[in-house]
Amino acid sequence: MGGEADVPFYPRSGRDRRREARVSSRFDAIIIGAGQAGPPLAGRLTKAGLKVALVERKFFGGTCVNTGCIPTKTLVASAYAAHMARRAADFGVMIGGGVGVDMKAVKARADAISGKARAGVESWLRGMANCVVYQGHARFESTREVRVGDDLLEADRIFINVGARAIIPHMPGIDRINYLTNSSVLQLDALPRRLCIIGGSYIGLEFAQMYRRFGADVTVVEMRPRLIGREDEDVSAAVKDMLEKEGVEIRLDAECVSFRSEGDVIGVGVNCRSGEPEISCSHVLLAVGRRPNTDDLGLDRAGVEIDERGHIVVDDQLRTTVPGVWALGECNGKGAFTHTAYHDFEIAAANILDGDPRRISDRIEAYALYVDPPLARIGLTELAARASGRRVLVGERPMTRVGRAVEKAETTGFMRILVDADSREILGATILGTSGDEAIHCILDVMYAKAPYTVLQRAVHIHPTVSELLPTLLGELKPLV
Ligand SMILES: Cc1cc2nc3c(=O)[nH]c(=O)nc-3n(C[C@H](O)[C@H](O)[C@H](O)COP(=O)(O)OP(=O)(O)OC[C@H]3O[C@@H](n4cnc5c(N)ncnc54)[C@H](O)[C@@H]3O)c2cc1C
Ligand SMILES: NC(=O)c1ccc[n+]([C@@H]2O[C@H](COP(=O)([O-])OP(=O)(O)OC[C@H]3O[C@@H](n4cnc5c(N)ncnc54)[C@H](O)[C@@H]3O)[C@@H](O)[C@H]2O)c1
Repeated sequence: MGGEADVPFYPRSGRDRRREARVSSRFDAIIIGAGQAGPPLAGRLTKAGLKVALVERKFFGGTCVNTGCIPTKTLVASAYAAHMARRAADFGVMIGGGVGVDMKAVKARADAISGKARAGVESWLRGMANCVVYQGHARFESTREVRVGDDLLEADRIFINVGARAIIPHMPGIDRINYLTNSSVLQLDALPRRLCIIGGSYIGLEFAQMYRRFGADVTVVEMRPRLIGREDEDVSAAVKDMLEKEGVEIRLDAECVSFRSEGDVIGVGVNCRSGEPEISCSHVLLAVGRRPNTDDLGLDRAGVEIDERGHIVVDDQLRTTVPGVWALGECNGKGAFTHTAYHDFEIAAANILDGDPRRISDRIEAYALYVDPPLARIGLTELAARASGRRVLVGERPMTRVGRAVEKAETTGFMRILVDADSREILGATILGTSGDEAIHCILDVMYAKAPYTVLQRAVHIHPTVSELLPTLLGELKPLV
């Protein structure tokens, strides 16, 4: 068990190494990392006639494909199926006997979907004309040189897309237990008796609900006074309530977590203000944040500056402090999502190949937390809107008053839209509710268009959808007090 760094690199044969030792190659561009930005950038650069070296040390497709979005959302789908099967009688559907979950089959499904995506990225890159794929760990030797094993690659343009990995915090006793991370938890093919998750944010909450639905006892331990601390307080409270109703135990204010191992039982000391001081569990999942993979890249040899959290310092167009070197995706600290990494690819390609000065600051913050129902968020929170000093209008509606949600018997959550009273532009929105991750894009696109909210208010949406209530919501705006 342990972090992503523990996964072995692909082995290379001795003959490969001897052959590679003789070759030191010059390219037009080097891309380090085959995550969400590197491969499509290789596609654009090679199509433009550039000779590209792409270096990947582990799995093609990076975090999203192998240990992030794709396997987790596949598991979330299995957990949803189990949940709906248990609720079948609510819909008049009778299932004989109890609902069982075959964890081996659940894992096999996630492995197959993730494996297909990984193989797709790898075969695309290997078949790409003008692209040479190197498998191994890349390290800068100078501003223009990157070493991969015995190979020394040179180029005037170097793109860093190395992503991030799970933080393993210094907690008392952590070195004496077998903990899981987002990578190793995916290897489980049996249900943990009791899973204790440290960290109550994206990774922690998705796994918490999923494993609860698979049938495990689950406790989430969060050091802050509330879950998902970046969100508005009522959003945190609604998500907590929804998880607790499904039987997830939540322990907040856990300022000093410690571990103790006794046979196959792990005691997690939680030092919370209320509740038992120790939780006894079979498995511990660490979900306390991610750190960029920049500590073993030789960035000092290239003179590329990093910040205090290890993120590579970039300007609005992804240029690092060294001319000819760019940093894309999670390693630059400007976004920790697949869509932001892909957007970085688009920015780099537009600037370098199209003469189009696209920028990170064009991006509107947008993401979803895949608990069920999902939490979709764009732009400002209510707290941030208040703090902005603008005159703000707000429209809100519980999902109990959304026809589609009622018909589906999925009425948890609410929708909220914030509007600037003077410019009439939409400032932000939250949809915690069924299909919220899709419906929120109506609002996001109006924000990108910089159109007044009345454009959306007057649009005629399809009935019966969650989106059809967005114009209604905008017709009921009130001052934010
Ligand atoms: C459990 C989990 C669930 C997630 N779910 C979502 C979601 O639903 N939606 C969403 O938008 N985001 C989600 N994310 C976040 C998303 O996966 C990442 O933000 C995204 O994959 C980052 O892409 P990237 O291209 O920056 O880096 P990565 O995808 O991490 O790719 C970096 C690549 O670089 C390679 N590499 C690193 N160092 C070197 C080196 N020195 N030499 C050679 N190769 C190197 C790595 O092996 C890796 O393949 C999730 C993350 C996790 C952990
Ligand atoms: N749906 C998605 O888009 C999705 C899903 C999963 C992950 N991700 C990405 O992965 C990143 C990392 O997610 P994450 O949930 O690991 O990190 P996070 O930074 O979002 O949250 C970490 C949580 O752990 C808590 N924590 C930190 N140290 C702790 C300690 N010692 N004891 C108890 N609690 C502690 C923090 O207060 C915080 O709530 C996210 O920023 C996100 O971008 C995205």
